Amino acid sequence: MSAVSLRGVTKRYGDTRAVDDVSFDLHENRIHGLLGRNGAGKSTAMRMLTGQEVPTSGQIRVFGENPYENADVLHQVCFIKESQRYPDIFLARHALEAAAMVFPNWDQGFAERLIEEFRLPVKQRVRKLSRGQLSSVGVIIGLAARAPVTLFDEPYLGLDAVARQAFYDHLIADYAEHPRTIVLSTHLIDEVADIIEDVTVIDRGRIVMDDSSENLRSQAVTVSGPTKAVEQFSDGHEVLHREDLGGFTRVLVSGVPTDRETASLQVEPVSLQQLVVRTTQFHDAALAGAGNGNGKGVRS
Ligand SMILES: Nc1ncnc2c1ncn2[C@@H]1O[C@H](COP(=O)(O)OP(=O)(O)OP(=O)(O)O)[C@@H](O)[C@H]1O
Repeated sequence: MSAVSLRGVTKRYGDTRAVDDVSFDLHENRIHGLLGRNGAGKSTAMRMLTGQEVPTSGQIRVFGENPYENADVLHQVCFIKESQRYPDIFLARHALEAAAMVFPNWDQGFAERLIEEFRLPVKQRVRKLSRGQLSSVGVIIGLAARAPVTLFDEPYLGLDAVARQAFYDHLIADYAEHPRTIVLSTHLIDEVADIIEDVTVIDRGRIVMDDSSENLRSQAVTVSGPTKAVEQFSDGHEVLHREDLGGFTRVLVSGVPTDRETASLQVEPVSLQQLVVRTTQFHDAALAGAGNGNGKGVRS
C-alpha cells in the first residue's frame, strides 16, 4: 500500500527543472531514505508532497488525495525541515505547543521525555537557541507528532553525535510501537543505512535508484584482486566504479557474479553509502557522455 505516490511529477523554476518527470511511491509504514546530492531535488519533492508547493505537472497523492490546500491530509503529514522559521516572540515551548494543536496523534508524555533527553531549554526564545538546539525542536516535534506521514529533511544540522544517536534510537523504538511512514532525507547515509528500509535516490531532478535497501545491497558487489584477473572478470559486467593500486584493482559492479566468475578474486558486499555515491557518479558520467543535462532515459 502506498501512503504517498508521485506520478510523472515535474517542478520547474524558470529554466531549472528541480524535479523532472519523477514517479515513485512511499509505502505505508516503512522508513524511507530520500537521498541525493546537493540541489538534486529532494526538498522540492518533499515540499510538493506536503502541499507546500504545486507541481508544474504530474500527479501527487497522499492517502489517495491531492495534498495541496487539503487540511484533512495535511494534519496527517508532518514535515520537519532545517530551514523552519518561527515567529520572533516564540519560546521553544511555543513551537511544541503549536505542534501539539496541529497533530491529532501528539503524545505529550513522549515530547516531555524527549525534551529532557535532548536538554532543550524550553523557556528560551527560539531565535536564541543554538543551531543544534533548534534542530532538536524539529526532531522532538517530528517524533512526538506521530503523524502517519513524517518527513525529516536534514533534521539534525548541528546536533551532536550523542543527540543524533538518541534521535535514531527513539525513531526506531517508537516506529516499532507506532508504525508509520517516515522519510529521512540526509547526506549522512552511513548513519541511517541500517534504519532505512526503502531507498529513493534523486540526481538532477530524476530518480536513479528506487528499491528496498535489501534489494539494492544484493544487486551490487565489490570485486578485487590482481588487475588482469579483475579486468577479465569485468568484461560483461556493468562497472560502477574502479580503483587501481599498483597491480591491484577493485571494481564495484552491478549484478551478482557467479562463484565461478570470481573464483580467484575477493568478493565483498557493498555499503549503501558506497552504492549511492558510485551509482550517482556513474549516472553523472553517463549524462556527461550523452551531453544531456536532464538525464532523459537514464535510470538503473
Ligand atoms: N524556490 C526556488 N526557486 C528557484 N530554484 C529553486 C527553488 N527551490 C529549489 N530550486 C532549485 O531546484 C534544484 C533542487 O533544489 P532542492 O532544494 O530541491 O535540492 P535538494 O536535493 O534538497 O538539495 P540539498 O541536499 O542541497 O538540500 C536546485 O537547483 C535549486 O537551486
